[in-house]
Amino acid sequence: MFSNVSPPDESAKQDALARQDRLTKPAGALGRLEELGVWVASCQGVCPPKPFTRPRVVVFAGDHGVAAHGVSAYPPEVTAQMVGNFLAGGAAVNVLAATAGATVRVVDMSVAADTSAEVSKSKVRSGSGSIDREDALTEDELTKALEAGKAIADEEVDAGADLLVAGDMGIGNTTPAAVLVAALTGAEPVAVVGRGTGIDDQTWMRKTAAIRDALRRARKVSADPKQLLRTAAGADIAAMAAFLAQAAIRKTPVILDGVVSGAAALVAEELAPGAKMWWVAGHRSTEPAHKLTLEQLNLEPILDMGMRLGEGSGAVTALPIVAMATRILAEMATFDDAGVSTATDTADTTTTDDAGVSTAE
Ligand SMILES: Cc1cc2ncn([C@H]3O[C@H](COP(=O)(O)O)[C@@H](O)[C@H]3O)c2cc1C
Ligand SMILES: O=C(O)c1cccnc1
Repeated sequence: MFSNVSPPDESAKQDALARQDRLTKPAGALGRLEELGVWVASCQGVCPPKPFTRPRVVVFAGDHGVAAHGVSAYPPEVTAQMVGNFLAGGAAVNVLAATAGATVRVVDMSVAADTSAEVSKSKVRSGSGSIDREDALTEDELTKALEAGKAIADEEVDAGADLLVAGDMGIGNTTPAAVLVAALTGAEPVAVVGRGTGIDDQTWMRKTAAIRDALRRARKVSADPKQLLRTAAGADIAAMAAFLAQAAIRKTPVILDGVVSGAAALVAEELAPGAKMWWVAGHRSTEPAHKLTLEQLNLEPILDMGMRLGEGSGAVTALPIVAMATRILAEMATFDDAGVSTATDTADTTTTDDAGVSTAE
């Protein structure tokens, strides 16, 4: 289903590294901005890199049966209500995206209510199974969800998207995210359970038990990424994993978001090994499972702002930094262009005294 992932372009990377050293700044002085610019150039296969023209967020919405068993601070109907809010432009990710120059699309993969025809074209079912006691999806539903995620990535890239973000919306979805992370990192339920939407201690205990029960089922299939999604994810997270894998196959850079996007990314890296070369981590969410995810993927988050929302919000908040890194590498003057002396020129303007210590003139 997924073809091989090619790595980002090595010669563009080498050109970018060399260009960073010719820009009018002390070598390395822009720190991680330099590294991000090099990454963008290598993803684009060209140096100088081009500023992003169509950064695109796709929010994958879906309900989770486990939400009926007291694992969230909010009721499941919020999922469908928030789909309306995304369409109206009132959600956090809409505002952040508008500020950062990105656009937002929402897709209903498995919301437990009817949504408009515009967003429900790829809908697989009404709410995924309650993973603590049953499979999230049937084989057929899994295939449909994976095909949809892949097709959505293709559609977006074909429509000109030059940077992608996968956002999540689904009450209860930090429970399957935690289960996926535990299944793929070997962590215990208490190490992955988080406060999600802000749950109290009673809810935390129920959530931890639900994660434990789901993990008992998930561990049996953890070596098979598709079966893991079918057993313990849901149509939304399965589609997100396929989207992230296909973005890499289509050589399109991705900014990852928080724990749900991260859990999907962990599975996507199994579906399409090497996909992570096309991703950067936008932020580190406060969810404990997200820290484990970033360690496993060996990704250093750009931001660490105490965010815990999902929707793609953390990724979009990091987008201006990635855009700045790109334009720095593309638009800064070189020492040659600006007639600024380079570090090696200082040898001409220093003298050495008897003790051999350099002094400035
Ligand atoms: C109004 C509202 C907007 C949201 N936007 C994202 N989430 C986030 O919180 C939920 C996951 O947390 P848990 O597993 O604790 O339910 C998901 O819907 C996720 O997208 C929201 C949650 C709420 C309540
Ligand atoms: O890290 C996330 O993406 C997250 C955290 C809490 C609730 N929803 C999403």
